[in-house]
Amino acid sequence: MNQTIILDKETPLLEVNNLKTGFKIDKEFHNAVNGVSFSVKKRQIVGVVGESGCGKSVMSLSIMKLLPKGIGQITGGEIKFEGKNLAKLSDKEMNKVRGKEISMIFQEPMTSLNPVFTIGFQIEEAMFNHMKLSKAEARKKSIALLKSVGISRPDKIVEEYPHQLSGGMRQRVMIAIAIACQPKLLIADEPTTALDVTVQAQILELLKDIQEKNEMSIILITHDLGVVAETCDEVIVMYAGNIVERTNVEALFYDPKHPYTNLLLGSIPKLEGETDRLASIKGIVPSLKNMPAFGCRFTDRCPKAMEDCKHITPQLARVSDGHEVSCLLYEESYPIESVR
Ligand SMILES: Nc1ncnc2c1ncn2[C@@H]1O[C@H](COP(=O)(O)OP(=O)(O)OP(=O)(O)O)[C@@H](O)[C@H]1O
Repeated sequence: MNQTIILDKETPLLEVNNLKTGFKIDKEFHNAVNGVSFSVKKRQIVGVVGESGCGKSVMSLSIMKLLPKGIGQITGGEIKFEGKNLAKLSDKEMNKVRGKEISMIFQEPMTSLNPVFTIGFQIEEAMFNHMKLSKAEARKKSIALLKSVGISRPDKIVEEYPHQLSGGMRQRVMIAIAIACQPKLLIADEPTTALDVTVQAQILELLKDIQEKNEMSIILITHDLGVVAETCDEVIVMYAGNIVERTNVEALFYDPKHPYTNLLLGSIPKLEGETDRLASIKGIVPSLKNMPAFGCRFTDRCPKAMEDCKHITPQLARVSDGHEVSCLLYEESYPIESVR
């Protein structure tokens, strides 16, 4: 039965509940996303930060249901988009959502664009998947789209191939493809990392413009806390497959709680002219096979770790309105004040 779900203002566009995604390694499943819950409201930009290997990309590939077949699998939880649980959709049903309702852009557009097809062909292909248009209408629309993402001489560029464009222009093309069908949610996985600083700023500005114009929501995955400060409304901090802190941007920078968040913020280079890209924190994110089965996964690297952290698994809990932390130091039932 076809059900129409009407969203009221408060209903999140996306609601992820206890999502678990695992990879089969030596015949066993290991969770790269380990019970993650968060929501994205309409028109909201939610940043996802954390070091390499924390599960940011696996989480977004799970939402898109683009996990490598036979290797990666959603093993639990819900991904409710406009009330519909994407985790339960068939490939065929998901094809109607992908590109139309939810789109994704990746770090390196050269690997996402097909080198043997023209830019116009690739934008129009995205449109033909979801819209009924004549070739002439699609061409007109792709020229307009290229113009809207700030590409000059769009009528010439539609005839060109990806290798003829600069990195910044290719990323603009990727954005044009992603927004061709006016999706409600865009997932941008490190969209500016491969670009130089000036172009990065232009692309972020463009994303913000489009987000406002199209009333779109964005999940922005980034290593760059400067990008978060400039762009996001809310932030999720991930560590080893878990959300360790979730808050608004102001609180992330002015009132961070989790020791991991504090270290990430402390690792922003202070020299003028440097970017805010994360520098290293002592130690490494455990690999999937070496994930501790109990306790906080950050214990080994945490400057505030206590004996109990090895044994008691912390839960994401509210510390103030809209601010949640997963750390024993902030669990009300845990009898400690002085080390916070
Ligand atoms: N295809 C795969 N097979 C097995 N393990 C994988 C696969 N893809 C990712 N992983 C593992 O899942 C974990 C999370 O990886 P993920 O790529 O989501 O991290 P990330 O936070 O996005 O890092 P980065 O910023 O480097 O992209 C890592 O331990 C990674 O090795």
